[in-house]
Amino acid sequence: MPRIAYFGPQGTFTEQAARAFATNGSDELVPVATVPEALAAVRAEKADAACVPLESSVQGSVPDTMDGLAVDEPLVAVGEQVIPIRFTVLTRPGMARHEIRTVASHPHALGQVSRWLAENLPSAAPVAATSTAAAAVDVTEGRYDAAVTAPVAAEHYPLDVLATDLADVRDAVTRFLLLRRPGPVRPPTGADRTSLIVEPDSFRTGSLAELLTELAECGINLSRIESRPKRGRLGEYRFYLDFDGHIAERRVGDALAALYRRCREVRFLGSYPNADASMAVVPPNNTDQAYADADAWLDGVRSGRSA
Ligand SMILES: O=C(O)C(=O)Cc1ccccc1
Repeated sequence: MPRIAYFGPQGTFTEQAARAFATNGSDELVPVATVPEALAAVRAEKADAACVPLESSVQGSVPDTMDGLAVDEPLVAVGEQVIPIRFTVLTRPGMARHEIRTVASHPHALGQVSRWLAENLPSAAPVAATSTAAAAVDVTEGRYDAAVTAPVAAEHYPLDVLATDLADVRDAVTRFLLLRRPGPVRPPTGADRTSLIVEPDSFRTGSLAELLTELAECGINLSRIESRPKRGRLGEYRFYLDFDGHIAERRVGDALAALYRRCREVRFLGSYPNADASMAVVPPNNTDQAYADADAWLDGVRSGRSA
């Protein structure tokens, strides 16, 4: 039975994403306490896959996921889910609004309802918890008075519902990845995304521009670029790239090979169907056919059949 470790405990938004990934009725969803534990479970072959949050449209990247993907044994994404995010506030049973002194949640959740908290629970101190559902556990066990959670947490924990459907930013979404140990890459769907981490071989003038130019010349549309410090020294960064396309395509293969020649390290994070099923737009001179025609012409010139 395939096991999917997810950033839990029960009732997180990540569980919702893991359920969306678990199309196979026999998948077993296993909650773990932190993102690093979810990744470690897959690396240690205690789980077949890990479901973790990657980025929020409001709060940006999830640092634990970004850093956990860059080090240790490589993992590759085989799918993504983009989930709309609305929050519920749960309190200890019977607690009146004016008695609430502490409100716990994942920092991304607290950041996404800060206006609501300031207006509705002005005397409650926000407290960071490992996840939204970990905050619900904290409230259930009496450590804090209220928790900002996913709607589904109300079904798992014996708490009162103070408010539902909250979001300072309407239409907020979070993107989740399903990660596995590397294996043969699944064939392209035409609506694929490829993710990479690259470390330029030097940080001289123009080195990032050169990498981006390689992508542009291969007709590749970048959908995200982000840098994270390497932690050891200021001034040294890894770049996280997402772009439209699949490693099986010639233009993508050529771009990856060009980055490999220019970088200290290229870590392939997967080619997988994008969540909105939007088909890649491939410039006419970067189709597989265009490359095949050029190869045939070059062979002809080299062999003296044509000039
Ligand atoms: O804590 C959770 O429920 C998570 O899955 C992480 C998260 C937190 C806030 C918004 C989206 C995801």
